[in-house]
Amino acid sequence: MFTDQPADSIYALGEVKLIHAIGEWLGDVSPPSPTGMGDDCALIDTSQVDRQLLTTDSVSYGRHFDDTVTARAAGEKLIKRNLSDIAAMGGYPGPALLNLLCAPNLRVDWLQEFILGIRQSCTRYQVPIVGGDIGTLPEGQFTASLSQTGYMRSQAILRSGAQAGDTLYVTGTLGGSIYHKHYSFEPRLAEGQWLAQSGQCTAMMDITDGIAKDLNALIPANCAAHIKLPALPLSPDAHRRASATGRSAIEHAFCDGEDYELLLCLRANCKTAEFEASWQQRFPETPLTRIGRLETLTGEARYIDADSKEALPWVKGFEHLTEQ
Ligand SMILES: Nc1ncnc2c1ncn2[C@@H]1O[C@H](COP(=O)(O)OP(=O)(O)OP(=O)(O)O)[C@@H](O)[C@H]1O
Ligand SMILES: Cc1ncc(C[n+]2csc(CCOP(=O)(O)O)c2C)c(N)n1
Ligand SMILES: [Mg+2]
Repeated sequence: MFTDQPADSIYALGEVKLIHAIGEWLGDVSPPSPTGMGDDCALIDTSQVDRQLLTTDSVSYGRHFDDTVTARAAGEKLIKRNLSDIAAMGGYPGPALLNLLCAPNLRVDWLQEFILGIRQSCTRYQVPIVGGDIGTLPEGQFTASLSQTGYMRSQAILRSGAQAGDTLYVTGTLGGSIYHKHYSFEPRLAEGQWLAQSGQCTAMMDITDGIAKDLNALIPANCAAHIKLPALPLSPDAHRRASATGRSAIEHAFCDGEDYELLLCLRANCKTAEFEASWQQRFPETPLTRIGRLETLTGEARYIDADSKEALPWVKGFEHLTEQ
């Protein structure tokens, strides 16, 4: 990824040529100026959009990917983790801005592959890259950050809409993302959009830090989440990880993070059997699993084992700026 040979590095290219090369590598996901790269700002026609979504997320070398992940997969991950946030509102993707912070000894061919990964995901999910910025970091470092727009065609689903009695659901399977899902996941865009227009979904978010941490954001102040542990959809990699660490697969499902699945609540009076059947018809490849229910808070614990009624021990997912 980094090189001692100046001729192979982005330093040899210089900023002007590098920006030109990025435009070439992006190909048809880079619209012409002034809608795209080339002017002081990108000029976007928003006349068809009445509720805009804005989000931003980054990938840093050593933090969000390492040498076991290809440059292409790291580029795809940058787009997909932003789209996972768009999905979590029930939205549709719009244009994005790409900020690159690169060490001067970054290899040009590595960066080209990274941008080709971005192009691949942008083509797939219809995201135009309309501009960005390039900055430098000390040798051996790389961070790319995306500012992503989106828009709603229905009411946006917030984190704050849940109430006592709502049922808790999760898409896909959880745990063990470090083996490959942290970059190979698919953002649940179609699923989020479908949930948003269903009229049954009261709150939603995507799982990046693990439900141990993220679920907190969906539980209203007067509620606790009663979780049916045997119902948790554990991924095969959660079991694999458990064999490697000696901890339980359930703990990995709670704490690993980077599942990029949707965590959501359905209103208390939702006919869940019918709802689950229409989900299965629409998304036969994506499991939707009922994992519990929100109940009025009685004690202090906010995460409760629905069978034993004991407080759950796993309350901390992946957190930045703390010791892991
Ligand atoms: N540096 C910051 N400045 C302003 N707002 C921030 C900053 N960092 C986070 N936020 C805001 O705080 C809220 C919660 O952020 P959080 O990072 O938990 O959400 P997320 O983007 O879904 O998670 P993740 O980054 O793990 O994907 C979001 O609304 C986010 O925009
Ligand atoms: C090399 C490497 N080390 C660790 C991890 C795991 N990891 C990194 S960030 C994160 C939480 C979400 O991040 P954010 O809060 O920035 O959205 C997790 C679970 C990884 N994928 N690669
Ligand atoms: Mg999110």
